[in-house]
Amino acid sequence: MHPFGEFDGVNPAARLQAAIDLLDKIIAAARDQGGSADTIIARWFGERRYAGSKDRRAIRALVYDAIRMLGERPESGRAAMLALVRRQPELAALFDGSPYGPTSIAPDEPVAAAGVLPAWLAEAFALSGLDADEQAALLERAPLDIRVNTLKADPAAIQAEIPGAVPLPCLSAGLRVPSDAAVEQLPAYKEGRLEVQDAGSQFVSLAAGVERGQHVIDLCAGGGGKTLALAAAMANHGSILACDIDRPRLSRLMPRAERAGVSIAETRLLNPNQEAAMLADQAGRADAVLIDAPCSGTGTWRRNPEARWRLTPQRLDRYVATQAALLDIGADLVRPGGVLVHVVCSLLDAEGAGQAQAFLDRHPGWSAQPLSLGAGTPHGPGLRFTPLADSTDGFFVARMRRP
Ligand SMILES: C[S@@+](CC[C@H](N)C(=O)[O-])C[C@H]1O[C@@H](n2cnc3c(N)ncnc32)[C@H](O)[C@@H]1O
Repeated sequence: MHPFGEFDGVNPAARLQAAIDLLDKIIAAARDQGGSADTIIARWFGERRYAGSKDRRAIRALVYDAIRMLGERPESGRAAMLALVRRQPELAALFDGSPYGPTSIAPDEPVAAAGVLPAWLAEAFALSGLDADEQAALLERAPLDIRVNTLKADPAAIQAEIPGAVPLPCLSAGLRVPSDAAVEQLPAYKEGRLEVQDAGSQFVSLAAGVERGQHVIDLCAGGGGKTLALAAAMANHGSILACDIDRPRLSRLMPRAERAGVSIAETRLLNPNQEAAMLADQAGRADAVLIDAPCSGTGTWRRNPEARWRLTPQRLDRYVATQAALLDIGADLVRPGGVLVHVVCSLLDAEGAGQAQAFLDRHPGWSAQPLSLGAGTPHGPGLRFTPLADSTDGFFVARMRRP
């Protein structure tokens, strides 16, 4: 007998215990720099094919409700779930010791403390000008946004294909679609007429201000989400050199480019600490260099709320140092009069406005260009997007011009 199959929709105590077990795994992974909550949940269900769709949805909701309400990494899945019980008291009755269910609650059991942020980040958030409302908005559920690939499709036509899709303000190719739209199953997705891309990512790609015919370097291209947006902005004319140090990620780029009808991108896998040498042929050549830098991801907690349990002061310091090094490497690739675009999906000034300002201080003659995208708030030498103010993931972008 297994705990879920015949209980689909019926055994809430077994679901609760399953959520506790999953939380234990997610907590351990956050501590040991293991996989994301999404990956752990997907793998767990992959091994339990008997779990029905209602079970999956209910267990997932319990896990994420608990993660969202806990700023600090909890001691255990059970302590996390007991915190959720305080907010959803009806769950208490399910701690009944039934087969597959959690044992009953002892009076002195540890209960994780509710909160938004880990305590060590509170000051950095305050110094970055993020009040309690901004912080709370970082943990709301993210909407589902798409970018219509204007190389292949007309936004109005795609809107007509997806019931409930609405245009995103100030993004001519952006649509917000119902969160259950299953866009990846649509022919339009399979045929490369749309990409799943948060509005914030779309805005920062536009902030690069690239034009047809230019030579662009996307230094941290990953799987190419922004490379494809840049190619669309360039109407597939010019050239984009997409680089990364992560082979599996970068290897996803060319198949995506092909699907999207992008023919101007080529990839270059870099070795860590040899980036400048491996890009020596590009020195002073690029009209624009985009650095979508590795960062703490504080702006994407809506999607990975457990990421705040993973971050440590040491990791944050490492991100800041890597970003500074990448900016300096990128600067050497920009032609005189060209631009260097610094992007992070973080709201911490150490990674965003402070990092861009430090670059400007190190590179006399370079200047921040004003950005006017109809969204975002000017912040230091760039623009900041937040879930609260802009209904996007949190981003910082600065566009800096070489003299
Ligand atoms: C924020 S992600 C990029 C996301 C991507 N631009 C997109 O839109 O899908 C940051 C990327 O930087 C890469 N990275 C980290 N260190 C790097 C380095 N030294 N040189 C180049 N890329 C690096 C990571 O592998 C990761 O793919």
